[in-house]
Amino acid sequence: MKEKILIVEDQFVEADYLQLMLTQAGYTIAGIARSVPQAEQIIKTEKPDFVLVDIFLKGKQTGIDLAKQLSADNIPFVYLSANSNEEVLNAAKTTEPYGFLVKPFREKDLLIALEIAHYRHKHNQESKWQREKQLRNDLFNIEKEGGNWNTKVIETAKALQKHIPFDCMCVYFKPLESRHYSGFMFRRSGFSEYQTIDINSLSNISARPIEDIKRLLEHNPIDNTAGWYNGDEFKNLLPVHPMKAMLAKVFGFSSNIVLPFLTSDSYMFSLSFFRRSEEGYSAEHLDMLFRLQQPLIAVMNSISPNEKRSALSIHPEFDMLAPAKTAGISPDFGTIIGKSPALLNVMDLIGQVAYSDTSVLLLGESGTGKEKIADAIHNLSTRKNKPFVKVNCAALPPTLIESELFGHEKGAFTGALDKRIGKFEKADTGTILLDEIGEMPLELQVKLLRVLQEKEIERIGGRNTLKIDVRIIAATNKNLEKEVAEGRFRLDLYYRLNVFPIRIPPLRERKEDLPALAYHFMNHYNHKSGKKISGISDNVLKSMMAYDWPGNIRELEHLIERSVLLTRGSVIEDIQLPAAPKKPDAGIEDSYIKTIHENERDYIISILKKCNGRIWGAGAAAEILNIPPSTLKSRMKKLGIRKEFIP
Ligand SMILES: Nc1ncnc2c1ncn2[C@@H]1O[C@H](COP(=O)(O)OP(=O)(O)OP(=O)(O)O)[C@@H](O)[C@H]1O
Repeated sequence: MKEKILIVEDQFVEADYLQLMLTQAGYTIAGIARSVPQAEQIIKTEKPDFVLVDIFLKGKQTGIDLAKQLSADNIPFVYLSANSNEEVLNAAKTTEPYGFLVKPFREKDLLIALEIAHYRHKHNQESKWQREKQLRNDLFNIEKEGGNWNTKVIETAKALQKHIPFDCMCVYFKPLESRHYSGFMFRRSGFSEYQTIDINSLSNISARPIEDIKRLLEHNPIDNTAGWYNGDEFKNLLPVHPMKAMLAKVFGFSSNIVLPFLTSDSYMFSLSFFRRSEEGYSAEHLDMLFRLQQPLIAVMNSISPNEKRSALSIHPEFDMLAPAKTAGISPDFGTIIGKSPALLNVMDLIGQVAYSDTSVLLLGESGTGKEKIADAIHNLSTRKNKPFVKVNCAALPPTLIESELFGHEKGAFTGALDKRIGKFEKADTGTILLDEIGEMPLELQVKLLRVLQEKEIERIGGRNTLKIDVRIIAATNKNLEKEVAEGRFRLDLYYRLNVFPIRIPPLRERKEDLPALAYHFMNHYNHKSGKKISGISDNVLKSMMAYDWPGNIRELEHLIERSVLLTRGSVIEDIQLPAAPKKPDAGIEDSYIKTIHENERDYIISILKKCNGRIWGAGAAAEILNIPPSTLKSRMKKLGIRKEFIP
C-alpha cells in the first residue's frame, strides 16, 4: 500500500487537484490543512507518512515553520511553492526537505518527487539504523573489553563522535548522595585524536589561576536534566553555569547537549557535548542519546566501584584527571591535510558515507579539495579496487558530452568511425565523479536522471540498454539551488543527486589548517625540484593567515610552489601574496620574477579577456591559442582561472 499523505495548502483548487492526482496514483490522503495549526492537529490524529507543504499559508506561520517541526519528528516532507526565489529556497533548505516542487508542476513531476522523497527517506532511515546498530556493538565491546577508566571513557567518546558530533566532551560523575564530583574533559584534536584537558591546561589556556577554576567548578551545578541548547539558548545557560561560560569563552563553543543517567551502583553520570557551531544539536541527537542510555550505563557499570571511588578520592576537589593524548586508528583519508573542526566535520561525513553506495554531492568553491575528497570516498569504499572514472562536465564540448558519457556505436553519427565505450560503462562496478555537474547542459540532465533512476544506459545509436552498477559522486562550485531557481538545473536531478551533500569549507573558514597545508606543499615541491628548504618563517605564516584566499588551496599550492623555486636559503622568508587590486597605471615593472605557470596564467587570462570569456567557437580563446577547448578548460582549472576572473 502506498503512503498516507497530508496536504498542507491554503488554495482550495490546488489542494483538491493534488488530492485527485494522489488518490488516482493510489495514495491515501490523511487530510487537507489550510494552516500550520490545522496541520499539527491532523498530524497528531492521522499520523501521515508524508507531508506536502506549501510555503505561504493562511495565518502567521509558514510552511517553513511547520517543516522545522516535521524534521524534528522525522516526518518526511516535500515543499510546494510558486515562489522559488533564492531567499525562500535558502530558508527552506535549512529544514532539510526531501523534495521541492515549483508550481505549476505536472502530475508526473509530483509523482516522481514523491518517489524520490520515499527513496531518500527509506535510505536515510536504513543507514541511520545500520549506523546505530554498529554503535551499539561498539559500546557493547567497550563494556566487555578490559581497560581502565580513562580508556573506556575515551573509547566511548570515539564511538559516539560520528553520531553526536562534538568538539569537546565532558563526563562528570558523582555518588548520588554526594556533592563532590569528578570529571573528564576531552577535546577533539584530530580525526581519532583526543586530548584530555586537565585543570592545569585549562588554567593555561584560559589564563586564569588554578584556584579560580576550582572555585568555578565548586559553583558549577552538575547537569541533571537532559537537553540540547543551540545559539541563544546556549548563551542563556551561561550565567548559571560558570564552567560552561568559561569553556564557551575559551574554545568558542555555541551549542551543548546533555544526557544525565544513573548507574546500577548509584553513581550519577552526566555526559555533556559541546560544538562551536550555533546549530550543533537537534532533538534527533537527544533521541539517539536516550536510545543509547542502556548501553552507555552498561559501559559505566563495567568500571569497577574501586576505580570510581579512587577517581573521586584522587580528585576530591572537583578536579579533573591527568592529561593524556590518545590517538586511535583513523580511516585512510589519503593525503587530506588538516585537523580544523570544519575539516574534521567533513571527514566525519566521509567516514559515514564512504562505505555505502549512496550518491554523494560535494559542494564547495573552486580549489577547496572536492576532487581530493572524492578520491578519499572511493578509496574508503568497497569499490576501491574497481574503476574510478572522473568526468569534468565543464571541459566537455556540449556536442560530445553525450557520447563521452554514454558511448556510441560505430556510424551512430557523422564522424563516429568506431564504437566508443562511454565513461559510465568504463566506471561499471566502480565509481564515477561528475565534476562541475552544474555545467551539464539541460538536455543531458534528463538523460543523466534516467541513468540514475533506471541504472541502465544506452549508447548513442545503440539498440540495447546496458545495465550498469556505478556509484555517483557529483561535485560543483555552483549554488545549485540558484541554478534550479533560474531554470538552468533540473529540480528532479538536483534532488536525485543531493542524497548526501557534503559542503567543503573554503580555506578562509579553516585557517587553522594553513600551516600544515603550507608545509605539505613545501615538502612536495622540495621533492619535485630537488631543493632542501626546511621551513617557513613566522612572518610569512602570519601574512598567509591574514590573507583571504579567494582561490583556496590551489592558490596556496601555487604560491608555495613559487616560493620554493625562488627561495635561496633554507627558509621561506618571503611570499608574494596577491596585493589588493592593482592600480591601473602602475606602469613600472617591479623586480618580481614570474614563474612559467604565472606567465601562462596571465597569458590565458589576457586572451580570454579579448574574447569576452568565450572558449568555444570561431574567434574564441581556444582557437586563438590553437588548442582544443577541452585542453584549455583543463589548463584553466589547473591554473586556477575562473570565468569570474575575466572582467
Ligand atoms: N585537504 C587537502 N590536503 C592537501 N591537499 C589538498 C587538500 N585539499 C585540496 N588539496 C589540493 O589542492 C588542489 C585543489 O584541490 P581539488 O582539485 O581537489 O579542488 P576542487 O575543489 O576539486 O577544485 P575545482 O572546483 O576547481 O575542480 C589540489 O592540488 C589538491 O591536491
